[in-house]
Amino acid sequence: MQSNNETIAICKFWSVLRSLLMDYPTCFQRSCEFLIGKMPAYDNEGATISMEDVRDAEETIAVNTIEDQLNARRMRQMRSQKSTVASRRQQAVCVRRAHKNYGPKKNPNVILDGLNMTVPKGAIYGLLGASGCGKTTLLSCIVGRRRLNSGEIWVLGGRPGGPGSGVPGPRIGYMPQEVALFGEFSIRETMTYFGWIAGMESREVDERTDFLIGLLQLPNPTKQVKNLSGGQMRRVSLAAALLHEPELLILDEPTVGVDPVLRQSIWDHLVDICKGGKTTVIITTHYIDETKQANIIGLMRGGRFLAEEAPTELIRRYQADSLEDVFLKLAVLQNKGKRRRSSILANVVEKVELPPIPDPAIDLEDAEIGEISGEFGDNVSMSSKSRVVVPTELNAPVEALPPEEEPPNGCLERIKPMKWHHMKALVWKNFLSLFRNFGLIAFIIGLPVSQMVLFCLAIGHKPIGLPIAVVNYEMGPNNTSPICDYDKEHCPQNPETYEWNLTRFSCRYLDYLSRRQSNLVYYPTKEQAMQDAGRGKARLVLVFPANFSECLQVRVTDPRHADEFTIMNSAMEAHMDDTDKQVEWMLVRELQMAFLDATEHLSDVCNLPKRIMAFPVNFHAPIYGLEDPDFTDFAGPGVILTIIFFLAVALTSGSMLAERNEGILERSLVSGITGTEILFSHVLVQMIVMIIQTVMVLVLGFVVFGLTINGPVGWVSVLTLITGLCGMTFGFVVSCLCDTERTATYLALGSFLPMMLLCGIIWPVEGMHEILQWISYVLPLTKSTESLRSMLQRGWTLTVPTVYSGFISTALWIVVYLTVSILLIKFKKG
Ligand SMILES: Nc1ncnc2c1ncn2[C@@H]1O[C@H](COP(=O)(O)OP(=O)(O)OP(=O)(O)O)[C@@H](O)[C@H]1O
Repeated sequence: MQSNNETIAICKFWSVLRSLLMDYPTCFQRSCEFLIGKMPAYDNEGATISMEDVRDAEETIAVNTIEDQLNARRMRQMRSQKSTVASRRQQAVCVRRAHKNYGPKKNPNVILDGLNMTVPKGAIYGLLGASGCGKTTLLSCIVGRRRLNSGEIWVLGGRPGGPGSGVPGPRIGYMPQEVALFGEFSIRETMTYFGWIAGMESREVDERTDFLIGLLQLPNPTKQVKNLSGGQMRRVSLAAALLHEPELLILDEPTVGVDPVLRQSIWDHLVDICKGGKTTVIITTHYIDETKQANIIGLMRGGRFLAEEAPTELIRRYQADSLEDVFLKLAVLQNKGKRRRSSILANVVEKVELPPIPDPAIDLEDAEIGEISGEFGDNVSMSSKSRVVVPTELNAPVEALPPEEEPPNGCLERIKPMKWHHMKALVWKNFLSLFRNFGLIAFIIGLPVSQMVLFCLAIGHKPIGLPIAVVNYEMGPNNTSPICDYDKEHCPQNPETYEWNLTRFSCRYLDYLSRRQSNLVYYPTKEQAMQDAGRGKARLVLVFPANFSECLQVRVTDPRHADEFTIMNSAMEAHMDDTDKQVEWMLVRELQMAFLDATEHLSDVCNLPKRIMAFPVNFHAPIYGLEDPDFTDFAGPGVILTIIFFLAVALTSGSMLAERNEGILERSLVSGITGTEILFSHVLVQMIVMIIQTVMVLVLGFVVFGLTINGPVGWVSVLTLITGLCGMTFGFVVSCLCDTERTATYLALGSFLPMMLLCGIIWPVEGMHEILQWISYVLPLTKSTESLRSMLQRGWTLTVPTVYSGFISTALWIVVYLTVSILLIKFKKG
């Protein structure tokens, strides 16, 4: 180990060198760092004293006598302490060179800037700093919920997330800044949930709950959390962290909204549990004075610690009455001489009396380490050096180190098995939060029912009552009369001469057309009919020429004498409003079918074969489907699957996001629950919900509304269920990808519409653009819709490729979505 004198000598040398290299400060700094790296006697990362301190001390010696004193004082305070990996692992928490940024790389928001922190076992560590200085960020890095950009963290002897640290796990008790509780739960249920996660027996949970209710003056334990006041909720949150008596308690502002008497008793309890040295507490608070009971206080500013000392030492050194006083004085002195200072800060500085310390410059030598500006609204960057004073009064027993971390060898070793007590707590929690929420239940049951009813009543049926404008010049001046008589009984053919005398065939035709479309409106002239159709009053204008029947007869019976005039007048004119393709198709079909009906009747009365005048195509019974298929049967399978799929997406992403945004997910993850366990617990509970939904949708569709079902009911139900499961896993992905309900809604909607359009639900895939057909085939609902349609209408079973490919495609999507969500839960941290 090198002595302090040697250190100074070396630094003097570098000081001279630096004066030569004034223009190359970076080069100098690097050289010094190199030197520091060569000095194993000191913690060059700032745990005990940094070499920068030494360098600065040396420089000040050369400048004036005050600075000589400063250096002397510094040297007195130097205590060499080797900072090795072993010593870091001995601490409850040890942070070294922590860097954490938010925002883009080009313009990062630096939150932790080379921060060092040492929390000895058995200590109460008060983490103080202005709002927004990064306390919560630091804590969430310690509990493993955020990653540092660089630097290292040791917690209970291991790295967060690694073996030996107990983080995440029951060795840690974490109270996040948000309340992070389930509003629907009672206080006792909340405790039961967190107790079970920590592996406690229900009896133990009850005993501890009773104790904590007394300690934290909580109301009746049967009271629901959502009905508590803000302060009461925070105390329940604190109780949940204290419940399982963890080794390391991390409390983010536990005393907010707590009255001074109760605050004192919370602190007394913390002091009490730390006495044996088994428990360590890290606590953040805005009430500076309450941290006087802490063993160490870390004052954070600009991403580093200004001081990391025992509160008594701070008060003594700055000859202050209270810690608040210390920090105010520190703030004032540290801001003196700063180039960038806000006018508000300047005002405050001028009004505050400087402490009556013999030589502020000496006592506040560490004023150079930074500037306190946050209280005054500045956000000035600073460079700081930290000093760690390990309190001597702590009586934590020196424990054997936890085993060295060994990285898992194979992939299988990385997979953590699900724990029974975790699953018990999660499934119970999911059930309770679902069934306690009446609105949610109404939504879960009401929505699929109403969607199915609406679909079956509204979609796919033949439009009836469409207005058809008829102009029948064959009727002469009486053509506006709906009474258009024709001889229904007799054949218009002479039985002896076989000569035809076809009259008023238009009336025969209109009779059969009106049986299909009843809303025939008669007009005297074509112009009037067209005018009304132009105003949207008719979808079709039908005009019969004055000699329609006569010309038709010539055309059919004596085509050799049929001239252009005859041909023209043997056909009715049809003018259609083609804005609606479905309606146009349907009306064309109705016109043709009415003609067939009329000619069949004519054949009938003339004792001719019925189909003598029909199209020369014999339509036999369909191979599959109905003789007169409707769109409901075509769209039904796709609609059923879409309802089940997207309800599952909404339900899952909604509940997961609510859990995450309320901080409950983070808290559960810190207590050791894995992403896989969370996902599977949701799957279990929501499977039950989905079974209910599937049964309701299928019963409504097939039993109540009589949709066609020719296939195996069992496989139909299984496919519907696994499609719901697929939706659920997609919901997991949505909730992992999105930070807010709003973005989740956008993502869900953004995926709903393309799926509806491309999955062959409303239009056959074969009718799409070639590229879209390829896209369509890989979407999760295309193959399953085809499969369900084939089972329902064709009655195919699982042996047919079209059917089983639907099952395979859905299963693959489930695996993809699950994997993506597990990876996102694991790796998507701040
Ligand atoms: N996810 C995030 N993305 C971007 N910036 C963030 C994020 N979380 C925190 N910040 C920013 O980081 C800074 C530190 O936030 P943090 O919550 O750690 O402060 P804090 O010291 O705990 O404040 P308070 O005492 O008010 O709780 C703040 O400026 C905040 O805006």
